[in-house]
Amino acid sequence: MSIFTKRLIYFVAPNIEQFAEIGRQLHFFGFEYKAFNRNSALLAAMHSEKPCAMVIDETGMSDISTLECLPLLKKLYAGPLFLANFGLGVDAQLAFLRAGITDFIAQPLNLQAFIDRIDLIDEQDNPSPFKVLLVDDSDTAAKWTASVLSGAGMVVKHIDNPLTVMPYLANFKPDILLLDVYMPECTGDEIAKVIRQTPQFDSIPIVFLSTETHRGRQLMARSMGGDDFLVKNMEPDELIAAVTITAERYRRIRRWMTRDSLTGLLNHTHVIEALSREVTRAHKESRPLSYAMVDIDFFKRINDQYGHSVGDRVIKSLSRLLKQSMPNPDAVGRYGGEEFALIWSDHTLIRAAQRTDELRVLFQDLAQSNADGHFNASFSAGVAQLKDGMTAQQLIDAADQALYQAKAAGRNQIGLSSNR
Ligand SMILES: Nc1nc2c(ncn2[C@@H]2O[C@H](COP(=O)(O)OP(=O)(O)OP(=O)(O)O)[C@@H](O)[C@H]2O)c(=O)[nH]1
Repeated sequence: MSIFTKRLIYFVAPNIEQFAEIGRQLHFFGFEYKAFNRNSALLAAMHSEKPCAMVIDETGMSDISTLECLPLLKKLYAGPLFLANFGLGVDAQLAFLRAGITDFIAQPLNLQAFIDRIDLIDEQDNPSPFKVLLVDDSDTAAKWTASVLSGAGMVVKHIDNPLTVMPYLANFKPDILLLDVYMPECTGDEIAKVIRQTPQFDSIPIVFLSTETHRGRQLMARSMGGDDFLVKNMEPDELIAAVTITAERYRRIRRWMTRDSLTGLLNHTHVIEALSREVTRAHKESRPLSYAMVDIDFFKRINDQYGHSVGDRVIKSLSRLLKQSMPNPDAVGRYGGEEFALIWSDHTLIRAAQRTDELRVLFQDLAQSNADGHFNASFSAGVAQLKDGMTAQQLIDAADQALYQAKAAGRNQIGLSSNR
């Protein structure tokens, strides 16, 4: 069974062979591909299975032009519709936009550019709902706040005891924390101060909810680590707007702080943090945990031969492949320049090595494009399994050692840690 989650893309052209290679390549990135050269077949397929994106050649299909087929097609399909073209004037672009084309893409299609566009549309169209952690000892007030925010599509978790907040912050990973100010166990500003002692939670905004309207008291609460102060029983629309604005802003900040800008993967610091959390969990729950260090082979040579921007694209193609394949996107990070970290939770050494090797085979088969055509790249990896008493750093060192052996043994292979 494939390890990828499939997403479907339709290609439409008089000669579907023109998209055969890109379809094959898309498969590596978790996309399923279907091609059509006749309108009837396309419309029939549209009735049974809608794609996440469509690419239509500017000339249409063998039996109909693009402008002729669009009116009916648009009744069946509302997703992104790319027009693959060799260059169009403004008039022609306007005509296609008015007929329902949503995006233009240059022919011949550049795989990386195309996937970047789909990823972007995907992110904009499907932002994950905001997660709100609500701490309030009043059940009635909490129910009202939760129902307003859930009604706006947010995921709300309510706890009534502020002293239990820490594990919820760690496990529920809220986008925003709403804290009541007056609670029997401690006040909201006291617990905010405690939360702000843990750097891991720095990027979670804390908003106080209170009937308190005294300005001095509000400012004091903010000085204790809160980010905003909302008066309880405000209008539902105002509450939704205030929570959305703050959660959105912090989501952007968090992304910037934790993600690598080239690949969107967890950066060095945060992948180590994620591994440390998994190490603690694995020890506590006696579960297996493995870690793989992946390094692109002869990467300096790729840069030297084809240029730095082609090198960057190779890095992006590998990062996307890894992101698609890991059960959890936060289980993969960019450890350094051309080095990646894979956290194989609940995997023994052998299983993690097998799965890393599946990725190695896919990556070596991936056509990397340069100005003159295509070439192939490969990676080596070292895999290690967590042993009793081992720290995250010791696990990283063991994987690094195994990677070194894989490189020394000829590259494009997986090394297993001897630390068994
Ligand atoms: N294009 C590009 N190159 C990078 C980036 N980060 C690091 N590099 C380059 O990656 C290269 C890594 O080279 P080396 O560490 O010598 O290893 P290698 O050539 O991959 O050889 P082996 O690992 O031994 O197979 C260096 O030339 C770095 O300049 C990046 O973000 N983009």
